[in-house]
Amino acid sequence: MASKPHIVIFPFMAQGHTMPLLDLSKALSCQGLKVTIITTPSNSSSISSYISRYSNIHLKEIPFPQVQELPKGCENMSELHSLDQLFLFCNATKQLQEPFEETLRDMSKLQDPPTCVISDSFLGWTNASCCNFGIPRLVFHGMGVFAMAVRKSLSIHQNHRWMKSDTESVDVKGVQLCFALTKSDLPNSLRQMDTFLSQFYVEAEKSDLGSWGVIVNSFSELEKDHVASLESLYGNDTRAWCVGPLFLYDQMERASIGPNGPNPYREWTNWLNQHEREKSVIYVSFGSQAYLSDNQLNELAYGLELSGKDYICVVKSNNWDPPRDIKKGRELFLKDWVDQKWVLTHKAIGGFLSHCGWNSVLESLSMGVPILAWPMQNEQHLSAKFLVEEIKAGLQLPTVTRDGNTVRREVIGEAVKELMGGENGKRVRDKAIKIGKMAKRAVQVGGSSYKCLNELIDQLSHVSPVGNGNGIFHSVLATSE
Ligand SMILES: O=c1ccn([C@@H]2O[C@H](COP(=O)(O)OP(=O)(O)O[C@H]3O[C@H](CO)[C@@H](O)[C@H](O)[C@H]3O)[C@@H](O)[C@H]2O)c(=O)[nH]1
Repeated sequence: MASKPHIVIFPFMAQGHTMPLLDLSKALSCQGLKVTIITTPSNSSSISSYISRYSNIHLKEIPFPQVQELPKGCENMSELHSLDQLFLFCNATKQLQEPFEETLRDMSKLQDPPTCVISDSFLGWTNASCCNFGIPRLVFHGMGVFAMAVRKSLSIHQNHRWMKSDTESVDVKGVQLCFALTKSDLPNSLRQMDTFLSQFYVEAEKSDLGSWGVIVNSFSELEKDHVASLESLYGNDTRAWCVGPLFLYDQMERASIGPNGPNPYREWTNWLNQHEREKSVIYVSFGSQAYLSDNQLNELAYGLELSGKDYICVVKSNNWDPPRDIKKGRELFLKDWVDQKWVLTHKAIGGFLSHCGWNSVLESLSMGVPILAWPMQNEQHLSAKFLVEEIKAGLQLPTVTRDGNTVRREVIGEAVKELMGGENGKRVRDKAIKIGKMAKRAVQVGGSSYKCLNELIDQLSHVSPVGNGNGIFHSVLATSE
């Protein structure tokens, strides 16, 4: 008889990777499933407060290895001194394999042993652990289907490898493109294959291919043409489960808690509340990892001023302050963590100047807010192209290059004006509003992502973990017919 699955979730320790998996945990728990999240001690308190209302979500801590070259006590990417330490950090996470397997062994003795593991693509070694234990692993990538399909195709076929020019079009086998992609649109990890970090990604990609399925934080209406491409690149009938936008499950919960829940209102809410005109403010933020030089921040501040629009700008640089001659009254600069999802729901917000991290793209579109794309690193150039050229829900900030040249204030000013008040801005806003409606429908009962999540649960309900006496168990995957 089918039983309720017990899902183990193992997020990578970085904001943009962890949050969607916590939202997925909540969504699974709302369907009556038991979820165990594995994390390290210093990440556990913020996770535990995020899931505190859910009695069937449990936390298991495993110790993070001490690595001398990393900042003392560092267990999260946000604690790195610079992205140059990223490889050391990623590499350190491989040492979590032993405690992870010990935890699986302990859990195998439970009455309800784990049915499957959902782990981040950066934790590629979890696939080998899952194979040893006979549990299916589902891999989670923080990015969208299109970016994932391009990455996957190029890492399999290597078509870009011998291209000399950055401006030449790349042939991306197995992925339908309605615009030209050049080598300069590709993530550095694909462009420079000989770094330690690229090698780390290559290893993770290999394990990725052996996964039983892929969890995708997107919804089929948004990326439908690319879902089949991604699945065929994985091969072996691997399914891409589009269950997003995952944050909307949490947003619905927050809305249902209402005024008696934790109060999200802060300084910025009061500031936004003073703006009675709808869609009159642009929100500016570059996620949790991007770094802008002081010179670029100055250009940004002057550019926003030149635009003549009101703006709320989140700056992750403790040493930078806005230039003194910026006129007061139209701006709000913030250095603290801002609850971005709430900012984007405010009726005064009419645009988002964003680095196009996938979470930001999804959050903005789901709220019907068009994006001015300023991609910086990772797969962000791919997502920006998809956003601007394919789904046409954003505009590209001109003169942005992969090497991070300084974008001048006049360029920023003009582009912000166009997004907020120009003809092109209106066109992409209308599209964003349409997509926002589709996104919300997707996660509601009967919507595409909701159905997909339930099909996944149904399939997992037919996994039968069987202990073999050594604390090791074998799962039998059967189809649900
Ligand atoms: O002040 C802030 C800043 C960020 N956020 C949230 O933090 C997340 C940021 O995620 P994202 O927009 O994806 O940016 P990054 O943090 O840069 O994300 C990394 O992870 C993403 C998912 O894998 C990739 O798409 C990006 O390229 C990679 O840089 C979002 O949920 C934001 O709402 C806040 O709430 N407040």
